[in-house]
Amino acid sequence: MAPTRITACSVRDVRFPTSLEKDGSDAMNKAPDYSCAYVVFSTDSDLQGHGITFTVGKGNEIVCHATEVLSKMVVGQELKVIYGNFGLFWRSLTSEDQMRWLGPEKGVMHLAVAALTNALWDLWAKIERKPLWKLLVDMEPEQLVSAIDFRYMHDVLTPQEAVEQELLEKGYPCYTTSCGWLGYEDEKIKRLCKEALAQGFTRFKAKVGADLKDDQRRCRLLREMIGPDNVLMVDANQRWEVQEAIDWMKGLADCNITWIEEPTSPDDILGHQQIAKALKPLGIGVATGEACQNRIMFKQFLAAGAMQFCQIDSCRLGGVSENVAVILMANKFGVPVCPHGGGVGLCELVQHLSMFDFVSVSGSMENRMTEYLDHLHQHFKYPCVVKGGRYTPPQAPGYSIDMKESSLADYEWPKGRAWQELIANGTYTLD
Ligand SMILES: C[C@H](O)[C@@H](O)CC(=O)C(=O)O
Ligand SMILES: [Mg+2]
Repeated sequence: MAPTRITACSVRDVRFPTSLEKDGSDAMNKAPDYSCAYVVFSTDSDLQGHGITFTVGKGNEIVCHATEVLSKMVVGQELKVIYGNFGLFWRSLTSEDQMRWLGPEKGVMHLAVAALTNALWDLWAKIERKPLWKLLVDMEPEQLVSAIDFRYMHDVLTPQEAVEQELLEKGYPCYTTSCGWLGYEDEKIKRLCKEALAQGFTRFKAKVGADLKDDQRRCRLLREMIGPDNVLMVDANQRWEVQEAIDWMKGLADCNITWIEEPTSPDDILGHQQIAKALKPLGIGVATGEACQNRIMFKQFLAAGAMQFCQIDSCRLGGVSENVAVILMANKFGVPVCPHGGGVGLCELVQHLSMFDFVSVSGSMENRMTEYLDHLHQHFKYPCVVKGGRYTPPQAPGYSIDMKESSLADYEWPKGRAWQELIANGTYTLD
């Protein structure tokens, strides 16, 4: 029987102790524990919708609570109401009278919107028995457009323009961040570079921003390992002031850097614009977006020439609908979309968005690549598959987000088996 209604929602606090190996470490997040609010919507059939939003460590508790509160607006709803005009339904979640004040459309509430609407998109794709990217690609243009809230975007993009897109199908290029976490020793960087090259990666990203001399040594090491022709990007995770970013990057320019990611505050549009202008003669672009709050902020970054690479995030924005909106807008501005994948489950999700972008929107892979990290994929039922430095189009119905029951049992905070062991041996405390 096809589902007709959402009957219940569960939200679980799932965390992984990634800080123990310094996986995910950068100049601002020195010891992150990759975590997510894990949502399961039950229906009046066997089908369920699974969704996540990504956070780091203790804050996950707050995100889970926000998600639970907001989920009450979804439970009991008929699917024909939700999917009949998904854009409108999305707007009802972001604009709820008593909670809108907490955002609007940013921060914890928006992370909660992402978890819930990612689960609804996953359910939709499962109902249609398609992987999410194929669901999006196969949609009638009018239906796709009705799934997006165009509010505050009409000055740069109207629904009519969004339908003029090209259709193609192919695997998608990616880059790896896994060789260049800030907390890794040189020997580990060398070993990981060799392994990544052997696997066919040609694009690499390193973390920078803590110490210039150290960055110069590490970037030169990376450049030496990957050779002169492969692509190297760096990521400062919001560490610098504007002028500091410009000066620092001049000090790394000999390493032939394609982009500097998040050089300064993710809210500083004019600062990014200034950095982009100063670094253009060095051939270095500015990439940002993983902490960009919503489509309205993206609009301004794009219009101001403040981002040369647009890094959408499947969980920071309000789920698939808002990501599709930003993909369409970036296309209008001729800025390549290179999604952020640094976090648990984000690679599984963003691959779908990149494939939709290629098939239905940009029709181009030039200057485009999706982030790939070699962490935590073993916890997913349908992990992303990367071969020869490219994502292979997923085939399982849904948004690739279902986690294995065993992983949920092990890593749900704090009762999961893995956490109980770490708490018992004193590695972690409950506070
Ligand atoms: C804390 C995360 O690992 C962050 O460093 C990820 C990131 O910035 C990226 O992948 O890009
Ligand atoms: Mg980053």
